[in-house]
Amino acid sequence: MIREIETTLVDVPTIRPHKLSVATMNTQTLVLVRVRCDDGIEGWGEATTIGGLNYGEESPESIKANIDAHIAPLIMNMDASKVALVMKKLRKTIQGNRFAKCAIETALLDAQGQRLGVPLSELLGGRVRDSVPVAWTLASGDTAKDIAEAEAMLEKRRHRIFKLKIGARALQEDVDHVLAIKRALGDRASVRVDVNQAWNELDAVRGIAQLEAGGIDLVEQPVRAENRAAMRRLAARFDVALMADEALHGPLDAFDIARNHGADVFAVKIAQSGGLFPAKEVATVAQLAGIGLYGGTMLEGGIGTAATAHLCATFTDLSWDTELFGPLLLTEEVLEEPLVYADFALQVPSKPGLGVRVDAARLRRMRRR
Ligand SMILES: O=C(O)C[C@H]1C=CC(=O)O1
Ligand SMILES: [Mn+2]
Repeated sequence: MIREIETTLVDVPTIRPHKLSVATMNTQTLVLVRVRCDDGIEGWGEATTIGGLNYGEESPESIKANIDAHIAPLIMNMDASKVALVMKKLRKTIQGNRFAKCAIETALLDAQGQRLGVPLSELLGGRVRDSVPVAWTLASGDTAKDIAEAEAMLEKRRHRIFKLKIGARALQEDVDHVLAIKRALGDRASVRVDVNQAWNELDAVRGIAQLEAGGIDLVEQPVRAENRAAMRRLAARFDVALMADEALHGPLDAFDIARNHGADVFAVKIAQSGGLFPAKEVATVAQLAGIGLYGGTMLEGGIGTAATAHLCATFTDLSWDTELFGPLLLTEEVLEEPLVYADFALQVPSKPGLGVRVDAARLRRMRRR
């Protein structure tokens, strides 16, 4: 039985300012959920988002408030081993709140995996790989600094895929910045951009034409999420891969975008999808439609990152890799043993459940009071 659900906010400084078109992050607020069951097992989940309300419509504080006041009482004392039944009740009764639902589902599956002695990836269909390639986001805002950061990552064999956050500055300034980085790195790295919805369609046409000619491999969410018609026209117009991110809020969006040829690649995000199983459905729709898969992040810490890694480990085709670097952007670790990054990839934990252990003492010290 579910006996206790505890939600914790943890403010963690980032290793450097992280500049997106929608916000500059100097701290990340982790939203962590612990579910205690009466068989003594506890599971963890994460509902971390980006930039308060700058990125999405759920804030860390609203996620915590809604779990504490509405979600926890609804599912308290339900059979913790019947994860699908608990989630059915939650999804039927509570509208929206995809991040909160994801954290609860993750925690229940973490507990269930421990109960059954299997890693989470096995509960999600079974893993076909033990590690996932990981991109790094260059987002200092300074071209020379970004190049130096990329060189250091290549040298350390930590990343050879770089995503550049653009859209905050004038179009040509952004394009020149990206192309300078691509010229410096050449064929040693895959360079991609994320515009985070900042361009109108005409900007996008002008920007993408230059990025494509300059050897950029992928353009993520160049226009507003709602502007699906523009995404469709851009996908048809250009050869460079176009990825949907903010436009994807779960399986129904995935189905609609796939049906209308509105993207070449999907950024699969577990919280944005409303949980691990809905995210798996997003991926299934993509695969059925011939759309490529990419494991996305909301810059979560070790718990959410491990959860996504388990899911991505089940995709037969993960042709666009992942960006599961969240913990590496943070100055403090919440896990007892940090996740292992080596040879340009993240190792998917292999112990039961999420396969990670939270450092409870450190969390007590770090949590927001
Ligand atoms: O993809 C996003 O829009 C959000 C996020 C992922 C990596 C990063 O730097 O920001
Ligand atoms: Mn994105």
